[in-house]
Amino acid sequence: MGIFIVLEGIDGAGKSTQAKMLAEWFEKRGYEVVLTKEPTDTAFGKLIRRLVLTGGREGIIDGARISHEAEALLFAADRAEHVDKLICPSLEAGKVVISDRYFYSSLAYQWARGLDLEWLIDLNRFAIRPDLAVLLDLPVKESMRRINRRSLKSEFDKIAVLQRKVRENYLKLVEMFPEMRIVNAQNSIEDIHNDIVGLIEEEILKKT
Ligand SMILES: Nc1ncnc2c1ncn2[C@@H]1O[C@H](COP(=O)(O)OP(=O)(O)O)[C@@H](O)[C@H]1O
Ligand SMILES: Cc1cn([C@H]2C[C@H](O)[C@@H](COP(=O)(O)OP(=O)(O)O)O2)c(=O)[nH]c1=O
Repeated sequence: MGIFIVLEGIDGAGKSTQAKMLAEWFEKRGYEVVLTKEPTDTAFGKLIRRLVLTGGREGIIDGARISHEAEALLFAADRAEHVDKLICPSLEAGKVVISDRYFYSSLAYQWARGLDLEWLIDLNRFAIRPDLAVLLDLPVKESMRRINRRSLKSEFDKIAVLQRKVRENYLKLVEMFPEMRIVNAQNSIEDIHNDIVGLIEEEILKKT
């Protein structure tokens, strides 16, 4: 079996930056790496982008055009295909899979939308647990500064409220899922990378 690592955090926390660096770190050490993300680039991911994320990241804030339940089901369907077609086969082939977002995103975001957490956990029961899920934790103010959204002040405030709720939810999830670990995402890109590598060495490589 391979190694399955997930990166989580609010928008702009540095997930994609760190996912790329981590993939290179493993590749340099001779591992075969699959770098992936959710929502995926498959037909389901495209549907999500069309129905849920219309208008970019802001689109999801201002009331999706579909119900929050339908939104949760679409993310779960995209994930089911992701697990079945890419994640499991890659792990079975002994590869390292690094995913930028996974079911913890559904718990943090769709819970923030008012859906029931237990229902969301049940809905995502098929999603195999990763060896490690790193939460890149960052104050919302800093993440918004990094993304530098060019939105109206009223929209900006609405986004910040949701992001704050999502951040709080992620921190609650860390108490519930033992595979989750927090990394302070306020540090430099290099320091964060070293923290993640430290966790991987401690939690995964030493045990295999
Ligand atoms: N540790 C960091 N310090 C300062 N800026 C960062 C850091 N990590 C990433 N960034 C920048 O912040 C922005 C968002 O990073 P990104 O990796 O795309 O976040 P995410 O994938 O979580 O949305 C990018 O412009 C990136 O270059
Ligand atoms: C995977 C996932 C993402 N999301 C949200 C988080 C982000 O705000 C948004 C899009 O993800 P994001 O990582 O921003 O993708 P991209 O940069 O390719 O558009 O979807 C959920 O609400 N639930 C989920 O299950």
